[in-house]
Amino acid sequence: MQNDPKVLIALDFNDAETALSFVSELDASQCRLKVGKELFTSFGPQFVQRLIDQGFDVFLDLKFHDIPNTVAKAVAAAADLGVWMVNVHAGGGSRMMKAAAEALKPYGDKAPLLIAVTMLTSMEEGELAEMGVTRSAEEHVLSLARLAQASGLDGVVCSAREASLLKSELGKEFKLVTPGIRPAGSDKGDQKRVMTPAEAVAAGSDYLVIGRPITQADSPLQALVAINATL
Ligand SMILES: O=c1ccn([C@@H]2O[C@H](COP(=O)(O)O)[C@@H](O)[C@H]2O)c(=O)[nH]1
Repeated sequence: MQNDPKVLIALDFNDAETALSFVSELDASQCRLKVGKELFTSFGPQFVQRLIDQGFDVFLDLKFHDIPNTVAKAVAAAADLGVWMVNVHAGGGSRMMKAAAEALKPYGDKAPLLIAVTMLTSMEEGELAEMGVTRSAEEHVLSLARLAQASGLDGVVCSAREASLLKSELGKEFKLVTPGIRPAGSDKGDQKRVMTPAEAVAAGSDYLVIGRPITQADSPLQALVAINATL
């Protein structure tokens, strides 16, 4: 039993029945759940509500990136839904992020954690140049994370490879949520900046987003239990 489970399972399923049957094997003391674009686009807020009603903390991973007014309304809608965490893209800039943070103030201690995506874990440093970014991945992530912190956000999504730098520069209260987690020997798929669960926690990750290594395992529950045992 954990008070603050670190593993956030990415429920990247294309049908609700499979997702719900997967969730029925889990216990909210072992993990939290992440709902992303695939599941949300097909099954929407009602699906998220079902997970919350079953006692799970839900990270709504829709990576809002739009004009400040639209993003502010979207994060408020996520707060109304009762999610535990919601995110925006740091690339939307400080006015957008500040508007999102401001929109959550009326919710007080019921507000979801608000975090910003820095650089997707599926990207490697060499890909930054095609977007006109000439600094290193670490410098890019740190700069966006600083902007998110200065805009009043609670943390960022980054790769665990940047976690120790971000913890030392931004302090231990600023939450680091790290996808791109791969237990030793597992398939990287499209992820590039990866670490094992234990390495990620040692580097300073607060929460580990893990999808396929658990959802595609022969025994997802065993995979989760094995990962939790290494943390
Ligand atoms: O930088 C990012 C931001 C979000 N994600 C999401 O996390 C999961 C990872 O799933 P795996 O199957 O463990 O690769 C997925 O839902 C992504 O949309 C990310 O990977 N990287």
